[in-house]
Amino acid sequence: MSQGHLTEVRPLSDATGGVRVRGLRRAFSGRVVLDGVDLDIAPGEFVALLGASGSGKSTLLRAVAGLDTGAEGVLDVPGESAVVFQEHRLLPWSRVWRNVTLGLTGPDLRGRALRALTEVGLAARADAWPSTLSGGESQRVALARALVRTPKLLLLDEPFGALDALTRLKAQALVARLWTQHRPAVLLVTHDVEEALLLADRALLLADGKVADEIHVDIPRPRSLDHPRFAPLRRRLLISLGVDPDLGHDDQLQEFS
Ligand SMILES: Nc1ncnc2c1ncn2[C@@H]1O[C@H](COP(=O)(O)OP(=O)(O)OP(=O)(O)O)[C@@H](O)[C@H]1O
Repeated sequence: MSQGHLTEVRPLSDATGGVRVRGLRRAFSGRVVLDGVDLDIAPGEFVALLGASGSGKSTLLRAVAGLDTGAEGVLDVPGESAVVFQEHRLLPWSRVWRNVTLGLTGPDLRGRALRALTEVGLAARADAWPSTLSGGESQRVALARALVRTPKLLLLDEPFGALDALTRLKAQALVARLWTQHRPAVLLVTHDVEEALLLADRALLLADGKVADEIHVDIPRPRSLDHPRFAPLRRRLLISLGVDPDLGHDDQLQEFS
């Protein structure tokens, strides 16, 4: 089976820092997953990507990250991007601070790691081994590892998917604060409608291999779940996802997955 390739990948100038995707296609063994995706993310914009399981969200994120050589299309992405995955991917044999600066060179790597760890509230754990961290702490280290690279584009693939509800809320608040301070462009893959509404400027729905719907999240920041715009936007997103908005939360999750 012959696989396609990215026909064009051009790093945008550093001044731009946005994303432009045109006609992105990806098939696995002849099965088309992405069928001509167009996507723009403005510099400093926070975009959430939702869609049913298997709709191609991670495939799209991996292509934007430059991790998938089998996709076809036009991709303009900033030179500096960083990815945080659902699983933290820390090296168990390296201390926390070394994990943060993994692959970096230059002076004062420990100082840079400590500054990034301070931003996620974990400077005190700089010399710990990853195995001694909780799930939420590990994800915060993964965030620090992204931050230390001062990315213009931050790609988040369900980074809080494995966390319990309370830890997840705290991690979302942390990302909201870090984004406000550093203002990278963000593409966040999530299953969580509330997470999208708490964090993103726009929520995109991926269906049938394309961006099928787009919702502008016009809730002022800092955001809270009790803002009056929240409920109607949540309803709108759930309907777009094909989930009955009047079902209970657990039923919605079942229907969604
Ligand atoms: N390397 C691969 N080889 C073969 N098929 C793949 C590969 N990667 C993804 N797929 C298929 O592409 C489809 C989309 O997968 P992808 O992980 O992008 O979906 P997703 O929307 O992120 O799903 P989920 O929400 O369940 O994580 C799935 O059917 C998956 O099996």
